[in-house]
Amino acid sequence: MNKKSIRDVVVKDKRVFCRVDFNVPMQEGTITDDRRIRAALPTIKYLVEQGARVVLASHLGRPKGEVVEELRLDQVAERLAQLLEQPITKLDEAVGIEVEQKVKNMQAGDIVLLENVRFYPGEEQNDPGLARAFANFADLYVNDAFGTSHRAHASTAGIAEYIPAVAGFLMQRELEILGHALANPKRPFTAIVGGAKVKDKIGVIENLLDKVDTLLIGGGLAYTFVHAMGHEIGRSLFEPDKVDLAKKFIQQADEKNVRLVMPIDSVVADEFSPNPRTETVAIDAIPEEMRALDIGPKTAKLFADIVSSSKLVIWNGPMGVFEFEKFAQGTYAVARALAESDAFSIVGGGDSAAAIEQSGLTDKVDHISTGGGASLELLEGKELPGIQVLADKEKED
Ligand SMILES: Nc1ncnc2c1ncn2[C@@H]1O[C@H](COP(=O)(O)OP(=O)(O)O)[C@@H](O)[C@H]1O
Ligand SMILES: O=C(OP(=O)(O)O)[C@H](O)COP(=O)(O)O
Repeated sequence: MNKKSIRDVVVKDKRVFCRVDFNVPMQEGTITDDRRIRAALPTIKYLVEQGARVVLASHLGRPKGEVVEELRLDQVAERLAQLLEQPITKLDEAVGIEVEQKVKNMQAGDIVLLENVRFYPGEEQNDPGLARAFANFADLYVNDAFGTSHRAHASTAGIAEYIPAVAGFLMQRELEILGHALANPKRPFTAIVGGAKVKDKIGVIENLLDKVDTLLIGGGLAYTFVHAMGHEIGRSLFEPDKVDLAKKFIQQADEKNVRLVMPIDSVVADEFSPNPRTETVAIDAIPEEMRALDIGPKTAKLFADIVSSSKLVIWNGPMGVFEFEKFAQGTYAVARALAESDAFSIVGGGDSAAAIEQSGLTDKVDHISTGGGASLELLEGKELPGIQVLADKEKED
């Protein structure tokens, strides 16, 4: 990695603003997978051991610039303190006089966790005022939030305008592993894209078509494509604004000789709940009043066969609503295929990592990345804003 890390600078006695990605999956107020918190521990422990004063900042969910009570970071703070076996101070704000006072009074080795930075509209707008307010707390900016490094926000990019910026250990590790796998990809190279962030993920597909041999589309993302192919999709997840783009990608895949594979069947349900009435139907036979919540068994087999003949697989986004057992089978089938294949396998994303954990196959995957969208954008060949702002290592003569 050509970026400076926390090992390349003096952190002792420094006030460090450390951006982490504690955007963990939650269900009914409980953290269902704490991998992203555990992944940041080496950086936090190192900073504490070196005698820094550590101010942690993260987002949780998408509160869109407003305070959303369920998206406060109290649960996260509790879990972090347990994992660190050290008390931490959780604040109810991320900026302001009280925060400044608390940070000013910190001793070497203390840890403060700020409130969800996305409660402030300036965060996603990358507002210089907010970025400067964050920078005022600290002498050094450490970005360890790989999963959010594709966002140009005040706490991921803007802050680096004002104070020196370096990478944390998680960021460093992600860039090394992903960089190595993607520099000279083994072939056949397959990407699997699913999940629910349709608007975000559809945008990456154009560039993926220049990188991969095969692109499998599942999860909620698939139905905008299925609609673009002229089929009825009932009440399935759908982005009407993206239909033309989906049509364009289907055509481009053909021109570029990329195998673009869509579901051929789906498990549909009469409502979005753990135990609705379900049916398995062909992709061109989704009933009007039903919604597709998982890929069907024929698609699962098709995807599994493609995975087993690949040499490199990068997967982001579950194949169905895996949080409900009834719709987890497609995701499990693809996870099993990945576990059994010889391919170098990378699974990225908060929910995708949780799904792999739930399938019990975590140890069989070569790399579980903390970033879904971030790893896809890295794969596209983009320079990610949260990485671009970090100081470069001096070139050796
Ligand atoms: N067919 C579908 N319809 C609705 N939601 C879906 C569907 N398939 C998957 N999902 C949802 O996608 C979510 C994860 O999407 P996303 O955030 O894009 O993945 P990741 O966090 O791994 O990047 C899960 O909560 C899952 O329930
Ligand atoms: O969960 C995240 O991304 P991911 O779902 O692509 O893994 C990151 O925390 C970024 O969140 P965002 O997509 O709301 O900016």
